[in-house]
Amino acid sequence: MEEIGFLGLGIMGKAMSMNLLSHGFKVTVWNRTLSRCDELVEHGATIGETPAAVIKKCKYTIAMLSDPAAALSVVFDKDGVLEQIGTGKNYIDMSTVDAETSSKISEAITSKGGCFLEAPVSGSKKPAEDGQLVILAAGERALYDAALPVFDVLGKKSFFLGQVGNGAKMKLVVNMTMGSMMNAFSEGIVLADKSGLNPQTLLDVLDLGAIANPMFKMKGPSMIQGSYPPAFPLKHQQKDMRLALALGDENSVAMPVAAASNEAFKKARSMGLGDLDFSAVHETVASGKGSS
Ligand SMILES: NC(=O)C1=CN([C@@H]2O[C@H](COP(=O)(O)OP(=O)(O)OC[C@H]3O[C@@H](n4cnc5c(N)ncnc54)[C@H](OP(=O)(O)O)[C@@H]3O)[C@@H](O)[C@H]2O)C=CC1
Ligand SMILES: O=CCCC(=O)O
Repeated sequence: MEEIGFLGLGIMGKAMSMNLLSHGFKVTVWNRTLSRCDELVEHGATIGETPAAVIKKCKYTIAMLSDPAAALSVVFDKDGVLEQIGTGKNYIDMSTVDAETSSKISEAITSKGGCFLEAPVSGSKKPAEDGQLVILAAGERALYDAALPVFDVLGKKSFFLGQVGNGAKMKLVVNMTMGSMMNAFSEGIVLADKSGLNPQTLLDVLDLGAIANPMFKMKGPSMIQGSYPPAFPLKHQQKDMRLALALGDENSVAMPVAAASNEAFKKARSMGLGDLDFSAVHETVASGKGSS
């Protein structure tokens, strides 16, 4: 595949573009805060001064941006993607957004002759560094097929889910489930502690039973220490809960567990924890400052 453009060098975008560079791809990067490009340049990337400049240079451009507002801004605003998109240009948005946002972007790009694929991912900072993401793609099938060599570097498995919106929806369902699990886990750790049990022993017990999972195993020890180095920022998890609840509204699906979890993430944001890892929702229980 030719040179890849990459828009958005946050926790995920940096790890993913670094991974592409180390696998021999030529990469042109852009980030709103341009200084965040420096480390990538040290590893061989080229800078594009604007999203439009990246699209102009590259046949394939990937975006990994924080939320719907960011994803829309990078496409529609001045110096944005739309200014240079057209026939022969391909845009792959891997940000976690809702189906409506993704569809708006898709329509704008395809109406100018470009190709669009949404491809949000499951997996966090470490899987992004290790090329172990799970890719949830939907949109233009031919672009999916062309992008597989890139997806094979970034991920351990790619799914093609059909029409635009299906990737976004699948991602929101996954993260809604994950966010609810994180809240139940936090309550379990605090309940064990306050009941006079050793929380570390709880982790050992959980790890041997039917609900053993990599998230509990990886996050549990640092949660017990009250340490939440950001891999998946809590503000993004709350955004995903909010978007998943809206999807539930659209489909008349009652989600009381997700709704309560969203309140806990909102509480955590109000406590100033939004930039920490989403496991910091534990503090809303541990500190006794729950959502009531
Ligand atoms: N971290 C994780 O574990 C995972 C995250 N995701 C999803 O991936 C996406 C990125 O996440 P992550 O890397 O963690 O997030 P970060 O907060 O680390 O990075 C966000 C990126 O979006 C950019 N950005 C934010 N607002 C704007 C804007 N208005 N215009 C242009 N650029 C903007 C930021 O630029 P700047 O540097 O200038 O602020 C930065 O490059 C999110 O949608 C998230 O939900 C998906 C799977 C896992
Ligand atoms: O969107 C973030 C997902 C984080 C993860 O899958 O561990």
